[in-house]
Amino acid sequence: MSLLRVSNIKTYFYLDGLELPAVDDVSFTLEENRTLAVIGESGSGKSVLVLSIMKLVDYPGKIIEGEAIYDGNVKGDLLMMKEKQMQKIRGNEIAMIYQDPMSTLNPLIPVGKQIEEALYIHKRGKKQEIKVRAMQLMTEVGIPDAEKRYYDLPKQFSGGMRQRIMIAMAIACKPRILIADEPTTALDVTIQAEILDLLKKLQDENQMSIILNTHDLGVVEDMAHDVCVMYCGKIMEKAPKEELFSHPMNPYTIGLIDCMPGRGETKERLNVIEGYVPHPSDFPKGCRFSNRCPYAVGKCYEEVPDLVEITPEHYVRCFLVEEGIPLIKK
Ligand SMILES: Nc1ncnc2c1ncn2[C@@H]1O[C@H](COP(=O)(O)OP(=O)(O)OP(=O)(O)O)[C@@H](O)[C@H]1O
Repeated sequence: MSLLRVSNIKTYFYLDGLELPAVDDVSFTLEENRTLAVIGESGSGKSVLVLSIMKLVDYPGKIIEGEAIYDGNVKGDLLMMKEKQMQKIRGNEIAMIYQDPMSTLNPLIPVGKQIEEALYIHKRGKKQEIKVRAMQLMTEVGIPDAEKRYYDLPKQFSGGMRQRIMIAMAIACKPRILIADEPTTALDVTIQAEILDLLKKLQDENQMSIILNTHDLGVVEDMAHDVCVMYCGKIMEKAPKEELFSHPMNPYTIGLIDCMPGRGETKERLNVIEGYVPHPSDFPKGCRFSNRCPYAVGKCYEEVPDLVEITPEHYVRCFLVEEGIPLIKK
């Protein structure tokens, strides 16, 4: 059953008299105990999308349309909830971890106390019990010597260990959904792998669903069950992971996969997608990828293609794919 069904979310920013569509008509479903990866270059709208689901978009941003139905009709539409209701959901049922643990951890408070705090906010309990649980959580996320390290400050931990502490805080109340926004981007590769393994272990143990934002297809390959490829606020392609990697169809996805080490045509050096993600004030008129797309034809520059189901469960936004026209580089 779908745990979260997001339909047609639009989150726009209003700046200098401009309307900037950071997330533009995004829909997806998150299934129970599965990981949905949202992949795209920096600026494609991944963070604004998950902040929208958590109702944490601040002025000058505004969610102008959409639904995020959590737990079928049991809990209802997150986007319609009052702030008080959302406070009960955040942390308790849907928790979030970020790229930079230091943005969440208080540098002046021992980490054990901060985990206790996460437990106190949502679950009442005896002081000693909460302390024991906080230590258990430290051990669960792989912090050795929890009893001793409990009193250490965040600065006494490495980046990877700080991320483990953040994860301990996030899973403290056994959330049903964990949103991980670029959780390993700031870490070096070996530590990255350890954190991803930890997330997989916790998913198995706690039956969590995960939304994982990343710009790294290697991380997607390792972690995801389902994938949404995002570009300029829109989903360009959506499919189960194996299908996406074996039959990528949208030129943007093909470009991203070509850039992965060990893939693509050029073996001597890594491929790149020419150009950069445009700012929302400067999106091209037709398909948002048209000005970087090596296959674009006339219509691509004029009209925005729809996201169309090409094969079962495999959705693609591209006129050429939709019309069965072979992709031939210009
Ligand atoms: N507070 C804000 N005010 C104005 N524009 C914003 C704000 N936050 C985000 N945006 C814009 O929304 C768009 C999407 O940004 P977002 O941070 O979601 O991208 P992203 O894919 O998560 O990239 P990154 O990984 O770099 O965070 C960008 O064009 C960004 O400039």
